[in-house]
Amino acid sequence: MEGVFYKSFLKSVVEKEKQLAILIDPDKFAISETKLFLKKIPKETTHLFVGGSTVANGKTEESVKVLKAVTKLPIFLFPGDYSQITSEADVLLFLSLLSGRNAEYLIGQQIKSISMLKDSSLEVISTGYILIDGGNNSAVSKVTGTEPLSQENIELIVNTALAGQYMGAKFIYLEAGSGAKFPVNPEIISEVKKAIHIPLIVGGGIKTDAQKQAAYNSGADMVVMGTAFEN
Ligand SMILES: CC(C)=CCC/C(C)=C/CC/C(C)=C/CC/C(C)=C/COP(=O)(O)OP(=O)(O)O
Ligand SMILES: O=P(O)(O)OC[C@@H](O)CO
Ligand SMILES: [Mg+2]
Repeated sequence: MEGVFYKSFLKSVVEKEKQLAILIDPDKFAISETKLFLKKIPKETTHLFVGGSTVANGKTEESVKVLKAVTKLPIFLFPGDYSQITSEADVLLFLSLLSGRNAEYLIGQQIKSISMLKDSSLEVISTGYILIDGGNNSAVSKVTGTEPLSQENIELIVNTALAGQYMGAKFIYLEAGSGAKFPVNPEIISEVKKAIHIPLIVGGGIKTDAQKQAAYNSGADMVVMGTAFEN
């Protein structure tokens, strides 16, 4: 069963309306400056993502509550672990780290999250999460103890994305890591986009308008920007 947020995303893909998510890391987010922050982000922003590779307990819920009170933008949880789940958000990106071989991030965290999801109205969207080398040691790599896929190995990246799709993922997320030196290469985006039939999210190291446009032009349906809008 597809929920309203996923349906609306699919509609935007059909209508070729590119989506822009701004990532809020609750640990770095100044709650007292929420309104200022929302003024500062691009007016074409379509979604807010909230999450971090590690977040202090309760900070996610606190941030989401404040955001909900002042914006109508849909709020998607993008959690580094199950403790970041809160029913105050709209959607949970149910990530599985397909690039790695750490069972904890393939299925362990997901099982631990179930008790928190039973009574929640969150729309849960299965997301194949693929970490790609962005030129520096990313927080995701450190936290999960996994290596990113090399940007040279396009076939492996495409096959990983397709395996995710066959396993039932509703999104593929190509991630170069927060604060990556270089984002996912346009050629990789375009090869993955050609292979899959589910929406494609791309993030990590995208700081300029040109990089964002390059990602869209090569087939990203959504771009995620975080560091560029952090203080
Ligand atoms: C579905 C559930 C319950 C959990 C998912 C658990 C998985 C598989 C997580 C994937 C691996 C992971 C640690 C993702 C974190 C994604 C994220 C929000 C990255 C942003 O990292 P920052 O914390 O901003 O990094 P910096 O500190 O470098 O800025
Ligand atoms: O912080 P940046 O580099 O924009 O990365 C965003 C996001 O894809 C990280 O998980
Ligand atoms: Mg960050």
